[in-house]
Amino acid sequence: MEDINKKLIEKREEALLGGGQARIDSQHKKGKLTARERITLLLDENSFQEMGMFVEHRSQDFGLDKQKYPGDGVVTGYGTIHGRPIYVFSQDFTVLGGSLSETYAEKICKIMDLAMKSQTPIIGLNDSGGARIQEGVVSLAGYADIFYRNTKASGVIPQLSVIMGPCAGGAVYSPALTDFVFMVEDTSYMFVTGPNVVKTVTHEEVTSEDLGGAKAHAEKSGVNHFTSPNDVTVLKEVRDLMTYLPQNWQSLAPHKKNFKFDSKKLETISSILPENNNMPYDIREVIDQVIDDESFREVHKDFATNIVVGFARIEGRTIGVVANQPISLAGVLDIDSSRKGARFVRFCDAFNIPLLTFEDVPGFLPGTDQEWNGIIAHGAKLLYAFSEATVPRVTVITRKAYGGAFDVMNSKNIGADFNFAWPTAEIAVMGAKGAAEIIFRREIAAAADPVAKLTEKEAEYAEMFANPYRAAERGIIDDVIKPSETRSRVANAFKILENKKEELPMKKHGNIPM
Ligand SMILES: CCC(=O)SCCNC(=O)CCNC(=O)[C@H](O)C(C)(C)COP(=O)(O)OP(=O)(O)OC[C@H]1O[C@@H](n2cnc3c(N)ncnc32)[C@H](O)[C@@H]1OP(=O)(O)O
Repeated sequence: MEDINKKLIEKREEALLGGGQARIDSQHKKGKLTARERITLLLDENSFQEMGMFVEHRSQDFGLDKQKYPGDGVVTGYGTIHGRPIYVFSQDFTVLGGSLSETYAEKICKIMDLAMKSQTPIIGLNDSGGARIQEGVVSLAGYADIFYRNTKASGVIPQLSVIMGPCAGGAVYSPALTDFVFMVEDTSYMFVTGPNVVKTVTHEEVTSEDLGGAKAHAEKSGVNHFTSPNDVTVLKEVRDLMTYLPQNWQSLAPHKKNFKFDSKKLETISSILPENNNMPYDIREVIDQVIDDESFREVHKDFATNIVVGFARIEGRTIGVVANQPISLAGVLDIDSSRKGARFVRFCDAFNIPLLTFEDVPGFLPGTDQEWNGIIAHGAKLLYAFSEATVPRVTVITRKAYGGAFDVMNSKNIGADFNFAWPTAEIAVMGAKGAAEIIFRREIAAAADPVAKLTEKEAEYAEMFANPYRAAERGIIDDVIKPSETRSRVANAFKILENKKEELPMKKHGNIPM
């Protein structure tokens, strides 16, 4: 028995070394942790249960028969985060550059299948040179097996991807199919084709970092939802985000009973809006004054900054916040902000997270760039996402709610449950000046002093519509509330909506504008 146990211990020790000490040292030199070190930080202490530690690849080609490593470049298993079960895979760059073989894909698929059967979230830690080149098409088929499962799992269990090294070629599509992508500054990158191919095809010279680093994907493409400075921080942030999410589509996010709210905030909330309604303010200040203290976790912080989305808590319960941001492009809706908002709304609705919308929107961004790149279809995405959402939905209009953008931003007529407006709200087809220029065009042109006439007509229109009462008279909003009443009204609304049940019409699936 002793010998048998000794053999097991030796085999385990060999597996724990991955691609060997030299490659582990090289990984550390790059500022990166190993696959197993990452799992240790991600999960609760001693909770990891590994599966497939002795799996080896079956390939004989290009000398691979002489390069076998137990585990074959990916560590898979399950454990807990804050006591809640989670499946995890962690790609091991020390083994053949973390490249994906047939058996490696089988290991990932095995835990994806278990995660689905047990309705438990899955987190992938990515650090890989992509398809194992020596294995050819079986590796590509392995990727397809994973993508297929990612798609099937979408909306059933939360799927998170953490990019902690290279992620290139077709490999990018697994993270892209998951709900949230985290990236580490300087050490991670994602691209469909690398700088060399880019140079050959388009003659552009670009570094890996500029092409597909954390910053590029956080600011330009929107592929990256969260950026962290290093491996340790990113894993802490993943653990934190998990506290806002449910285990699956049929459960609720954990209730944090010991929440805090500093009631002094109720006194300062009214002073956030500037006196001049054309001046900007930071909507995040409003959000912070309504939600539980320090509970806001902004998603996509550096992408499409004219809309703010993120998770928060009200009285300890997770909510999703969607808010126009007046300090960026005056909070206008454009292609990227519509895409960003729509994707977030879809996530929240899929996972039973109530939605709170703060609205201050002057309309859609005009211009050929927007029209030719499809603002119509992209704006429709946000409209569709809100319209189809059956979770509790509350809107607070703080200031402007103009035109089609008013409809899109979780209006009552597209199914919001409670819509409140601050007394500063202006709910109208457009701003007073633009409106006066159109409807009083002839009168203004015929006036002795057209400028004075425009000012007069602008004031007339503003008096009639630059307030929330017209909408309140028609029931298009449910109440006009003081800013200091916002938290209690919103909290009460979510409480009364706790058992909300709304069924969508029977269908195979809708056809969301893509
Ligand atoms: C689904 C379709 C796809 O995935 S298509 C994409 C296929 N993959 C690629 O084209 C990337 C190929 N790899 C690379 O360009 C580099 O290895 C990258 C990822 C940039 C990392 O560079 P660097 O940090 O310098 O490491 P390295 O090149 O020394 O690699 C470490 C060891 O790993 C190996 N490796 C790497 N990638 C693969 C791969 N795809 N298939 C098989 N082996 C791979 C390298 O050969 C190297 O091995 P060794 O340490 O020299 O024995």
